[in-house]
Amino acid sequence: MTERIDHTLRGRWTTEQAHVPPHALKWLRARIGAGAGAVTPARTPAVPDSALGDAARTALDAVVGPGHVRVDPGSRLGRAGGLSYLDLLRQRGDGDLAVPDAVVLPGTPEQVTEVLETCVEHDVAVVPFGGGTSVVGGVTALRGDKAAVIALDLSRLDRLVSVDPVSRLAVLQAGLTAPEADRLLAAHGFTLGHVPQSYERATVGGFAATRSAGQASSGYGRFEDLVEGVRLSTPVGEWRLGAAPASAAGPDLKQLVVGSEGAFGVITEVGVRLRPRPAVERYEGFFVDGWARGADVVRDLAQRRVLADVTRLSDVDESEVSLALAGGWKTTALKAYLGARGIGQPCLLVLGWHGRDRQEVRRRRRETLRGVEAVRLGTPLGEAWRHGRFNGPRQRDALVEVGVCVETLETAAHWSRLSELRTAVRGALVDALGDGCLVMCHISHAYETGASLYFTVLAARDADDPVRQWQVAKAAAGEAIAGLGTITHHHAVGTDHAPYLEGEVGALGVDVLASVKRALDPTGVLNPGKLIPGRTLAGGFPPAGLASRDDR
Ligand SMILES: Cc1cc2nc3c(=O)[nH]c(=O)nc-3n(C[C@H](O)[C@H](O)[C@H](O)COP(=O)(O)OP(=O)(O)OC[C@H]3O[C@@H](n4cnc5c(N)ncnc54)[C@H](O)[C@@H]3O)c2cc1C
Repeated sequence: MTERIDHTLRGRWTTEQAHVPPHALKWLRARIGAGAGAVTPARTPAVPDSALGDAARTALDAVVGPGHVRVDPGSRLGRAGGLSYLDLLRQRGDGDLAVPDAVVLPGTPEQVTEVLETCVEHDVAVVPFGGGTSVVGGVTALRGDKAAVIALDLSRLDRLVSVDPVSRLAVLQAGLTAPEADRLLAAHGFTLGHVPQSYERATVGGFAATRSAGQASSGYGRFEDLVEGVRLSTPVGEWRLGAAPASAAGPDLKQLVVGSEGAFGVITEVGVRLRPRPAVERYEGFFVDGWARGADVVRDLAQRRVLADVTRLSDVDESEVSLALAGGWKTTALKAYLGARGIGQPCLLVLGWHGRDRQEVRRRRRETLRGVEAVRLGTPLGEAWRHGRFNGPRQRDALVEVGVCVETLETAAHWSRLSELRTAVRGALVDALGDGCLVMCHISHAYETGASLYFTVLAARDADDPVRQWQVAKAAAGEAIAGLGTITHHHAVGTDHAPYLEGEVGALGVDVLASVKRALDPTGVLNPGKLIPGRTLAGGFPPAGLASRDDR
């Protein structure tokens, strides 16, 4: 049975700017030699018959009600994996696509707990599915050693449960997307301030489950900084955490749930810290001379504690591409101008401040810019960045269609090793993909002790084995990162980073995670193959099959 994937089943990027403009394609063709047009047309992936048994289906139906257990091929394909480049290839027919046996849509937290109990009883694996924007295999429908696997679609958990304006807190249900959450909070004068590039589609539960970081995280904090409490459904019952703003009652167990990627339980509600909606936002563009100088500027801002809410430094390649793709900017004239101002290696620095009024923004801007040596291009460049900041995901699908290998990866390190890390990852990617590829990098999350590095890779797609082409490049980057930085600053572990986790947290760290999983999910129904690397530990965990990424 085959059916074309209908992305509307799980939301889509808005269609605005979804195409790659002809001037950008021409530029890309000249730069990396891809996008010439002749590429293998997408093939519709096969949808196997559902392995969900009648008894399990009837029991799930009884929990969530009629129409909320779906086994039609379109619904199942619509939740078959996330949005990594490899996911996009699989959805086009390259490589094996793991399709869930059913999609189950609970309407309340209580139903989520009942669904988990039912799945334990009927030997069914459960993949929590928020916006499905995982780029690390987090929602790949692996069944482990179970008889079947369902995608647990949380989109019906879409309520603002409560607002406490005095404490600046709200409780949001996990299936709310970021725009929906912001719209509901705006009615009370608040915002989350969480703006990842996947803003349009990703959900509150997904943010908490992956320790997400947004573009304004320098000002508002990473998502784990915004989490005041969580409500978690597990196969052994419900767990609520977060009774007070701070506590010395042992280790912070809430942080065990934040980042647990659906492997410990299903987050049904999140208590979030709120900020008043800013009345004024100001974005400006600057150029600094060279990456090393730019990184020094950002470090100084972080260590003086005067970072703008959005602080983003692009390397020379990314700056060039941003300008080339933005059109309107006369890049040759701009380069000449910057050269005359002593900027031979232009690196774009975008700074954005939010505040309750102009005076506040003006004061913060002054504090940030004190002593910063940069050429100021003003608000048009900053606003151009803001206007186009969600275009990447929309255009990525279009680039894949014209034969481009396009993917991102991210890491973070302490300031003293950041440049070494950037050089190592860049070198590994170029070695793996060939000189023609384009590797761009930016810092978008800065801390007093270090920063994240976010790489975007564009290369001509290997027509024979595009899946292996990227796997080889990703493995090379992973090796370059080992010992210098983290395997992931905000994309999480999923299946793709699981093999690297032990290298980062140690064998003992993996044992601790496995013990927590054993306590909360003794039969291993929750998100097989994610977060915890597959290896058999004393005590029999993980169950056979969890270890195998191909065991579907
Ligand atoms: C184009 C693009 C840009 C991106 N930009 C950013 C960015 O700027 N910053 C960033 O942090 N990330 C980014 N991401 C990655 C992704 O959007 C984040 O990981 C996001 O937090 C995932 O949210 P989601 O609702 O889509 O979760 P999903 O993709 O549905 O799930 C992610 C993981 O969390 C689990 N999960 C989901 N919901 C729950 C729940 N309620 N309870 C328990 N487990 C759950 C899933 O099983 C899975 O393991 C980007 C992704 C794309 C495709």
